[in-house]
Amino acid sequence: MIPSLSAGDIGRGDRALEDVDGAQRMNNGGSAPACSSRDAPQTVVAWVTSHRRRQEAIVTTTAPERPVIFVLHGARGDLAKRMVIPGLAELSARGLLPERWALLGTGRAAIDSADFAQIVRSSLETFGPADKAAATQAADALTARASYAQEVVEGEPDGALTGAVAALRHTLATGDNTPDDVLVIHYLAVPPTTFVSITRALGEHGLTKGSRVVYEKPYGTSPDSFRELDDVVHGVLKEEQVFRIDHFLGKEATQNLHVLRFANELFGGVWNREHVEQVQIDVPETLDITDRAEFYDATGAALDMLVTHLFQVAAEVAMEPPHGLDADHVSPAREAAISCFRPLDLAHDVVLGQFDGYQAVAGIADGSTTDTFVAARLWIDNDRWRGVPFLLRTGKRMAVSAQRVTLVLRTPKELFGEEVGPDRISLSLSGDGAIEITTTVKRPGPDLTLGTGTARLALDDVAPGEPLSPYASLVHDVIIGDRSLFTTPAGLRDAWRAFAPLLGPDRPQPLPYRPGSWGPAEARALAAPGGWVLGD
Ligand SMILES: NC(=O)C1=CN([C@@H]2O[C@H](COP(=O)(O)OP(=O)(O)OC[C@H]3O[C@@H](n4cnc5c(N)ncnc54)[C@H](OP(=O)(O)O)[C@@H]3O)[C@@H](O)[C@H]2O)C=CC1
Ligand SMILES: O=C1O[C@H](COP(=O)(O)O)[C@@H](O)[C@H](O)[C@H]1O
Repeated sequence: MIPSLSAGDIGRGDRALEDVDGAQRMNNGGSAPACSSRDAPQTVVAWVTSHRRRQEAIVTTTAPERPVIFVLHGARGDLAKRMVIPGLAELSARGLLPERWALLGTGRAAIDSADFAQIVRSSLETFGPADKAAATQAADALTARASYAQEVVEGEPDGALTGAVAALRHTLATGDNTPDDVLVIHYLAVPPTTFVSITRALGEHGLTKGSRVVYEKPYGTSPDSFRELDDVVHGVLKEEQVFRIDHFLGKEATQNLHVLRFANELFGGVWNREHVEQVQIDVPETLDITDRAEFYDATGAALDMLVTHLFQVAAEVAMEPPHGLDADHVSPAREAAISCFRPLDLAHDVVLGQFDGYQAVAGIADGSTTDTFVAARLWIDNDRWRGVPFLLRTGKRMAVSAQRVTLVLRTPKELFGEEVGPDRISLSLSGDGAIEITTTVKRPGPDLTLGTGTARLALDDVAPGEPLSPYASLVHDVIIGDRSLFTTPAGLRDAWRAFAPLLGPDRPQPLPYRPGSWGPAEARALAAPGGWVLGD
């Protein structure tokens, strides 16, 4: 059966041709004006070439040669145990650490190296390799190199940490390396409120010399504290020494956003407002906050996840093709997208929530108004995305745990008199990542009726290759000095500008929601007409 075309279809066909042309122009950077002069478009071909070069570099990666002292600040904390220590163990098992390296735990607590070794061991038993023997092997490998020294404090005399770093520099520097050649990486796995004082202390005690410093997120907690922190940081460190981490940028699937789009015209061609109706970046979590109640109550979902991970992923989706894959090109392209984020419109585009029972959790202040849920409609004011809502949602104690980026594509709505189903490109960011394409197809059988099908590619099925967890991947980048997946002051300044309304007097009251639900019902309207793809 060959359907006849109606006048409307012909009109759509013509527009579709224009769309392809328009999309190509956008992909080639021809018609997507910048919100800032940092926009850095390039051609798909140039991008593919530079991507191939980076892939070759990764495939041939051997252990870095320069000796490393990895100073883990907040070594007893949640992040250290759940992510950073397992990430180091992964790099060690994969042979991606230098032959000569040491792990130096630090913090306020007066514990000794044996206590710290026990922390490392129990971290790997719980969060390390699933295989017990592999976990023991990883713990043996790390504890053999681990020691602990108490943190230096601003305004106080040199502490144990200064001496421990100096001693390790000498121990690790043999052969061609002098003590000064040893790279010291300070990883600040501590609450963001402590970044300023620890940075000052590192400067005062001479610990910034020849070092790289990794700052966890959020980098600042408001536009003002961001500026203050950045001034303090630049007072003691050069920008190339600073690595502001956002581990969502290190996820395999997030990195695949580049490849999927810039290396494949099938996707690159539709990556614009002509073809995309909505973008959804949805990170519901079943997770509770009981283990980190104090930190969480002072932070909340919007600061913990929205201005950080969800904004960065939105920028990854939205950015123009960069000229190359190095930090000098990727970061400016990502930042140019952030510079086009419109400040959040609290009256129409933001819903905050707090799960029932939150205030009864030990460590949560009575009458706390901290948000455990946030849904926001973000607008990106440039030619590529004007009019396309970026729907961002995340929360604790929700119905499911998922991390999904979905481009909801425009469809003709009706074909052969039948309703056309959804058309979506989506990436699952959790675990090793996956790409899913949902599209309208012919339903099998004698009649020409329409159905919906989904094709799924698990990224760890792509051979040859073995995925790296985000923390392992980003720590490796710090060691080799690759800053392309780290945030920069310019991008963060614009992120804070767009987020600032949520810190002002008009911040909405969090609405109650039932644990195990999809958050307050009021968040549904943000995703109209189609609703949230993952649920409710
Ligand atoms: N936990 C997670 O899942 C994730 C956390 N992050 C980020 O990592 C950082 C750390 O988070 P998390 O580990 O959960 O936090 P924790 O509350 O577990 O704190 C980590 C460590 O910081 C030290 N610390 C706490 N308060 C102070 C202080 N006032 N001065 C100096 N040191 C202090 C403590 O060590 P000691 O008592 O030994 O000094 C503590 O163990 C935060 O910036 C967070 O946003 C990022 C991604 C995920
Ligand atoms: O940074 C954070 O991220 C985790 C979620 O990330 P995942 O990739 O480790 O699942 C979130 O639970 C936490 O609240 C936040 O601080």
